[in-house]
Amino acid sequence: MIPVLIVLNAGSSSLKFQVYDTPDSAEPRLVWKGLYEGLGGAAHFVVRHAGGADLDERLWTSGEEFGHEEALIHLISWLREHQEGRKLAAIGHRVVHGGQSFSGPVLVDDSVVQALEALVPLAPLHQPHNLEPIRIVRRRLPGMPQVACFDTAFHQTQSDIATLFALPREMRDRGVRRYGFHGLSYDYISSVLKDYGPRLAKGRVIVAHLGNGASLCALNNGASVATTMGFSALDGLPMGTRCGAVDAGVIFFMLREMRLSPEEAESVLYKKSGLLGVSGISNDMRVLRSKAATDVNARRAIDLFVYRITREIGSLVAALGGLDGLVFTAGIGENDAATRAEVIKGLGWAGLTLDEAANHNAGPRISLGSGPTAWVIPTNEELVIARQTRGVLGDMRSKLAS
Ligand SMILES: Nc1ncnc2c1ncn2[C@@H]1O[C@H](COP(=O)(O)OP(=O)(O)O)[C@@H](O)[C@H]1O
Ligand SMILES: CC(=O)OP(=O)(O)O
Ligand SMILES: [Mg+2]
Repeated sequence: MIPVLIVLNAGSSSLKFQVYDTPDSAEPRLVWKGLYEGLGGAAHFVVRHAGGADLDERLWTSGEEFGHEEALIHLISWLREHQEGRKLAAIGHRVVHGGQSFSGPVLVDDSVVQALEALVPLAPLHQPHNLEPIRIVRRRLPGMPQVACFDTAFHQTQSDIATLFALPREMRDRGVRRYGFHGLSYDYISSVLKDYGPRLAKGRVIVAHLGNGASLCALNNGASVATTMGFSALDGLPMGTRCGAVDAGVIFFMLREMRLSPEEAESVLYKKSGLLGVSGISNDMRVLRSKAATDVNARRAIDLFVYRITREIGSLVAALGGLDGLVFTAGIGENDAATRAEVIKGLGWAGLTLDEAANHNAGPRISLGSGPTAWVIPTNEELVIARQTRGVLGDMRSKLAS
């Protein structure tokens, strides 16, 4: 029997999964990947082979009760039907916030679940959904080893100063500090830089993770030295629906003058801002690009996004003391050539020159000349979760329950 592990990345209405063979100490090997979307409504399940070919699909009607729990039960039984010669040995989870306690991946037990629940207020858009499948598996498959892998952990290498807010000391003691996120993605990019050039792996590199959530990370010799997200996943760049950095005074104005409740203010900042809030149209870059030529608000949302990315890159170049490479990744970074071009055009002062043709073809190298290089590198957060899960558990064969 080949031991397999499932990697889960749970969102509010979706559950993304990947299934990996982990026969020995070699790199985990992707077998299937898929997702459930529309959970709680009309759910949809799709699964593909590692190479991308469709394998199976199913739709549920909105009348059927089909949420995260039903999705997980369905996935386990789907696996049993298709897993010939394989057996489920463990589950690895993406958990956005690891707080002060977790500096690396951890085997889940009662006390870990409790500690992770205490972090829900710091990542209200993500953490409750990340924890739900962990609880379901504990209830439905007791004894199944589960490993929590954190978006915050990769940033542990940052200096004390880089993580400090200029707030009273007792607040730091309560855990009010910059943590940083998207660490699973940055870990992956850091691990593959050597395949793109030795100067990158050892050098000063800024990674732009531009998806629905967006942040930048400054890497020196592959380790995180600074990042744009802070205490929560709200800080830094504008995102699909999140505001990014705003003056804290705005929040008092919302509470006092606009008389919003804390929950209403939170909902504005997390769910109604960013590309969606500025454009009034959509959080999706594809939609905004299709309207940008004719709709002034779509154009402004994109312009602000690009302007903030370019400015924050300048800040991270200062934190690094120079720049050897810039990497674009995640949904927008990997697919939107126009955003990459606009950002690079704003960075001529840093010595970057766009290679238009290469950018059109998604690189991987999209810069010309002998200055810093720019790249498109697809991220793979799930592979990092698979690596970390196996790293925590050791020999996977011993995890196969009889
Ligand atoms: N072909 C594309 N062109 C431009 N933007 C795209 C394209 N595909 C995806 N995107 C953008 O990427 C976003 C999703 O990014 P992704 O990294 O998958 O986010 P998440 O993992 O947070 O759901 C979409 O909301 C959209 O803005
Ligand atoms: C931390 C974070 O913002 O994650 P996502 O991009 O998946 O929303
Ligand atoms: Mg993402």
